[in-house]
Amino acid sequence: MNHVLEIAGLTKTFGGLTATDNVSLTVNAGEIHALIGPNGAGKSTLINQICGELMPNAGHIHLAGRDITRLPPAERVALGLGRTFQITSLLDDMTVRENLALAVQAREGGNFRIFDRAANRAEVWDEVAEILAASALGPRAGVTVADLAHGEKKQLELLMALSQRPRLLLLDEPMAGLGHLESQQMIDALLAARGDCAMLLVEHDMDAVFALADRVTVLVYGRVIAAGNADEIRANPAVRDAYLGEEDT
Ligand SMILES: Nc1ncnc2c1ncn2[C@@H]1O[C@H](COP(=O)(O)OP(=O)(O)OP(=O)(O)O)[C@@H](O)[C@H]1O
Repeated sequence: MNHVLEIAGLTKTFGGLTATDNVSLTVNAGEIHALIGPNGAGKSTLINQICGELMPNAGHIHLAGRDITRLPPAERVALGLGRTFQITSLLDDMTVRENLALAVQAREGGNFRIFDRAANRAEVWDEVAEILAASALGPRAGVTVADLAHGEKKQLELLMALSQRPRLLLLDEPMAGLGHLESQQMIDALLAARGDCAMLLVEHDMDAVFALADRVTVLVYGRVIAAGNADEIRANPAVRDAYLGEEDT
C-alpha cells in the first residue's frame, strides 16, 4: 500500500499525562483521513508531533517512506509536509493575487515577505492566474486581504498551502468560525483538491468530516478507539458513546 504518512506507536507524555498513547495510523496517497475526538483527546498533540514541534517519547513517523521522527520542522516541509498558513501570515494590505504570488515564490526558494525579481517572472503570475481561475476566490483576485470575509481568508490560506504542492497537507480545523455557506465552500475547495495531495484533517464539524473523509480515526484520552470509513464510524457503538452520542442529547 502506498502510504504517504505512516505513524506507528506514537506516544507523548506531559508529566503524568499520556496525551497520545501508542497511536498508529496511515494516510494513503490521494486520501482524506479525518482525526476526530472530544476536547483534550490529543489531536493537536499528534499534529504537533507530525510537524516536528513536539518530540514523541516513543514511536515513529514516516513521510513517503522516510523516517522523519527526529527531523526538524523545516526539513519535514522540504520533504513535502504542508500545513495551512495561518490567517496571521496573510499580508493584509496586499491583494489575494499578490499573497498567492508570494507563496508560489516561497516554494521556489524565494523570500516569503519580499517580492524579488523572481516574483515578476511571467510563470509565477501565470501559475497564480491558473490557481485562481479554478477557485471560488477567482473573482476576488484583485481585492486586498483586509477587505476579505473570514471565509475568504481561510480559502486563501488553503490555496497558499496547496501552492506548495505538499505530499501531505495537515488541516487543523479548517471549518472553525465559518458560517454554513462558507463551510460548504471550504468543503467544495477541499474536495476539488482531493487527489492532488493526501490530507490529514482535524475537525469538530461532523457534517464536514462525513462529507470529506475517506477514513476516520477516533481518539479518546490519547488512544485510538476506532478507525474506519464514515459509515463504520457512524455505526460504531464505542464512538457514539464516547463522542457522537454527545450530539444526540
Ligand atoms: N504543552 C502541554 N503541557 C501539558 N499538557 C498538555 C500540553 N499540551 C496538551 N496538553 C494536554 O494533553 C491533552 C491533549 O491535548 P490536545 O490539545 O492535544 O487535545 P485536542 O484533542 O487537540 O483538544 P481540542 O479539540 O480541545 O483542541 C490535554 O489533556 C491537554 O491538557
